[in-house]
Formats: sequence, structure tokens, C-alpha cells
Amino acid sequence: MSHDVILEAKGLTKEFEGFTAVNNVDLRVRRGSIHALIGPNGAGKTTLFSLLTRFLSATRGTIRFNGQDITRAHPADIARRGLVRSFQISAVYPKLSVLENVRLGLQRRVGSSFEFWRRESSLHGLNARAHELIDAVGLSSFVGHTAEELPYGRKRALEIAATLALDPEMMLLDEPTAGMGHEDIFKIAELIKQVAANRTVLVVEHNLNVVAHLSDTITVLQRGAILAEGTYADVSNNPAVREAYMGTGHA
Ligand SMILES: Nc1ncnc2c1ncn2[C@@H]1O[C@H](COP(=O)(O)OP(=O)(O)OP(=O)(O)O)[C@@H](O)[C@H]1O
Repeated sequence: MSHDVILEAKGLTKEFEGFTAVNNVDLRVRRGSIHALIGPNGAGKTTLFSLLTRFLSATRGTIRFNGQDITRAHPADIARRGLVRSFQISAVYPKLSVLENVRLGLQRRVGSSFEFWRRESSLHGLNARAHELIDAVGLSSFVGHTAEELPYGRKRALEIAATLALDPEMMLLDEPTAGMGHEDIFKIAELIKQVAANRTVLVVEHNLNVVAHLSDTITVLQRGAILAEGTYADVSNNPAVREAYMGTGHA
């Protein structure tokens, strides 16, 4: 595994009672890149994410992260190694406020989240950074709201802020702009670009404008297998990809 490749899956396969949702996928994600995973509904994108973060066990295949075999690692161990999925929201608690949720993520990163005896004053030291992250995802006017009170799009923004608070080496974002209005989509896309400056991002995204804007590399899945891979120009000019997208409303 080359040093440039942070995450590598080989022959990854997931069968559900005879149905193959992910079929012999070889995926290499370059360190520092934004890599998008696209494909029609049911192509296996979410299943692939779940395999990579070990929310699901693969039927076959191997996964290496930073050169180490994580094929059988526990999901929490994978997160600790720096591979964090955005909705892995042990990071978002519905009854806690936006500020508390993001601050908790920051505390986890410094390894103090379970030190409940820590003085309230020490928490305030984290507030400035928490407010920065909250501001960056456009949630400043929702600071005191509980996570469960937020509208859907804002909740997704909070998930991203909470994930960023953990400062992962690699982030897996599962449809980060889903359910968002046009303005929020643009803000989130910019934010992803900004945070990707010093980390690796693998993103499942349906909005092809966002994909075109963000991605260094795009992998197109169809029926669980890789149909094409390359830059946006490469894949969007690929006849097989055009065919796969016809009639899906995403073209
Ligand atoms: N637990 C499961 N049991 C049986 N089949 C499943 C299970 N999870 C997913 N599948 C099937 O696997 C296929 C791939 O699903 P997946 O959700 O990974 O696709 P996707 O590309 O993420 O789709 P979408 O874009 O609609 O989110 C689908 O046909 C789905 O019905």
C-alpha cells in the first residue's frame, strides 16, 4: 500500500441473503483528497460506507487504513484510529444543545469527555473553538437549541460540526447536503472544501453540482460494483455512467 493511499479496500463484498449489495469493490482513497462516491439509488454506496467503518461486516474482502488491516476492527477502534463517519453520532445527542454537542466532540478529542468532575470553568475554554465550528456550519443562531429541535438540514450541519470537533484524519460524509436548501448546500460544500485542506474526505453525494465542485476523484457504483472512476470530467463523459444515470433524475 503506497503511502499516498490512506484507505484501501480490496475485493470488498457484502451479500444479504443471496443479494449482493457490494460486489468485489477495489477502492483506493488518496491521502488528502476529496473522493466522492456516486451512483443511482440502491447502487450500494451506503452499504460500502458501512463496510468501511465496520458498521457492517464484509462477506469477503479486506480493508486497510493507514497501512493497517482494519477488516475485523471494532467500529469504535476505527474511529479512534481517525476514520470517522459523519453520522457516527455518538457525536450528536438529541437532548443536548448545539453548543454542548460540539463542545463534547472537542472534549473527546482532548480525551476528557468522561471526566465529568471537571470544573465548569474548564469547559468554557472550549467554547471559543465550539463557536467557531458552529459559525462555520451556519448554526450561530441555533446555539442554544437542542439537536432534536433542529430542522433536518440544520441537523446535518450539526453532525458535520460535531464530526469536525473530533478532528478526524479522514471523514466519511454520508449525503451531507441531503434535505438542505440551495443556500445551505453551497455553504456546506464550501465548508467541506475548507476542512478537507488538511484531511481526507470520502463523501456520498447525490447532488452532482456539489460533486463536481468538490471532488478530486469520483467512483461511480452501479449494482454494487464499480462502473467508472476518475475526475468529474472523466466520469461525466463516460457513456456507461450517462446510461446508468438516465431516468434517475440526477443527471
Ligand atoms: N440490511 C439489508 N438487507 C437486505 N438488503 C439490503 C440491506 N441493506 C441494503 N440492502 C440492499 O442493498 C442495496 C444497496 O443499498 P444501499 O443503501 O447501499 O444503496 P445506496 O447506493 O446507498 O442507495 P441510496 O442512494 O438510495 O441511498 C439495495 O438494493 C438495498 O435494498
